Amino acid sequence: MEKFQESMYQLIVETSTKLPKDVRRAIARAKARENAGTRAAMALSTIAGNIKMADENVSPICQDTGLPTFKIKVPVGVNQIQMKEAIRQAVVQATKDGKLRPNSVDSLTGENSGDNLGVGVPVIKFEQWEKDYIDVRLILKGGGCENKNIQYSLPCELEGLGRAGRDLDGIRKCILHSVYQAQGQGCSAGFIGVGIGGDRSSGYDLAKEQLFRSVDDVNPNEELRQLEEYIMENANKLGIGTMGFGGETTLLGCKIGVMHRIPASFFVSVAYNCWAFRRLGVKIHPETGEIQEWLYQDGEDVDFAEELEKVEEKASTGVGESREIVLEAPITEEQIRQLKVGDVVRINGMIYTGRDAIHKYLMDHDAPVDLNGQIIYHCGPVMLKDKEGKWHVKAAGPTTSIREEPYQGDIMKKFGIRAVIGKGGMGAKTLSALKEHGGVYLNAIGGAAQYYADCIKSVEGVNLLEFGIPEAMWHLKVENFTAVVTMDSHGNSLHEDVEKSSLETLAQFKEPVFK
Ligand SMILES: O=C(O)C[C@H](O)C(=O)O
Ligand code: SF4
Repeated sequence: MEKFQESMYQLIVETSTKLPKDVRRAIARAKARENAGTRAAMALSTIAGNIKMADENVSPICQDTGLPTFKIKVPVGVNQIQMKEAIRQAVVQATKDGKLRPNSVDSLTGENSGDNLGVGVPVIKFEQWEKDYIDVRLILKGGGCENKNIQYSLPCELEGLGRAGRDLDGIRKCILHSVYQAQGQGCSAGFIGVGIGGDRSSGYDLAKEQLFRSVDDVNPNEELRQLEEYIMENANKLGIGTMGFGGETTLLGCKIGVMHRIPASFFVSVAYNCWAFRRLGVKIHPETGEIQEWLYQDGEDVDFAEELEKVEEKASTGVGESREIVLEAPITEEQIRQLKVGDVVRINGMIYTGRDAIHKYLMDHDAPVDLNGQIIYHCGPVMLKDKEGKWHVKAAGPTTSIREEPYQGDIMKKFGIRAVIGKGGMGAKTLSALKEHGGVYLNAIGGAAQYYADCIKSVEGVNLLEFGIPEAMWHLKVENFTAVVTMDSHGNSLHEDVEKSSLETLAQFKEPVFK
């Protein structure tokens, strides 16, 4: 097994930087369905270009490389203790090389271990089997989509859909609701794995297991095949679209599994995965540890080279008739008041990252820099320091903004911040603060971490690095950083509108379908 560690390193790098073929095809199909010039088409172009950039740079598709989870099947007699140690070493190396973001945080102290190791992390699960080779699968599922997982306990009442009973039709309602409740926040369009039955933990395990199925496979259980087909067709009518911008594709894949339950419990568990669906697998030789075969390699590949060209031209990423406005901080209130939902902004100059730890900190501390008129970017990047001590950005897409909802409005007012960039939108409290204070919310394309890293021309400084790399305040100088105004200073929110209209559509699926 002397090659096993190297094989695991390759598996990690490939999973983080190269989307599997079945996922690429699903994204290409979604792109083909959108009308040119819409916000959804623009977002999908950026996503496609980003996928190609990650291939070329051998860098993370998305900066959030998740909680690395390995599922391994071994012939009897293979030493699992040695394999575990080799995987841990491969994870440490991939982190050092900027292929994984240091993502392992002490839940009590908040301290980032810096190397992706921690109590129970990475997750490694073994199973024995009768075959003569080792099968290793890896999924890198980020936090934004993980937060959108949901578990239903039947019977229940669902917003828009009414009562969901303990039958196939109740299950149907739960799954439709799970897509609705995610809105754009898990970087839609997404893939869902559904587990029917079990208890709370085995139900979620079953749901996550479904994410290892190929996007194109057909469920051998006829009832579940019909349900998967129904969900794919109808969830895509919800109009949530890519990034929650509205549009034709909300769901890229739906895989459903079933297990027995106990009489009193009836769970439907849904694991939501973003478009940056990073899961791969390899067959490993049980003696040498060498890779014998890569999995998920069937069918046609989609290269997205043309998309990269378009994205690099930048000019063509505009949205139909929408206005394009160049912003450079410091920004005045008057400039902000001119911006309207739908405008495309291109940012030049300085932006400052700030996410969960920074927002909490700023509530009762002074800011480390003058934030008056400045732009805050909800982002936890992947950064590497060179030998001269200079920092380089390896991946830097937006993080889910709604987590900052309790703080955002107060912080903007306290420091005079004029714009925040993030993804997935924010709520009523922030919307009213934007109106009162004169601020905007700019939606960047979630997961497009290579695309945005390319817009960052230099790292000018960093504060509060003790919070860990993803949570520090990075001072970034950007050029042509593109985002869409989705909440303005006049009380308009695209997110509110899409949520409302998708709820109305959801209610149209109230009547029983599977009797
Ligand atoms: O932690 C991050 O960088 C992003 C996260 O995956 C998110 O979707 O919010
Ligand atoms: S930022 Fe979006 S694409 Fe990246 S892990 Fe989070 S949900 Fe997925």
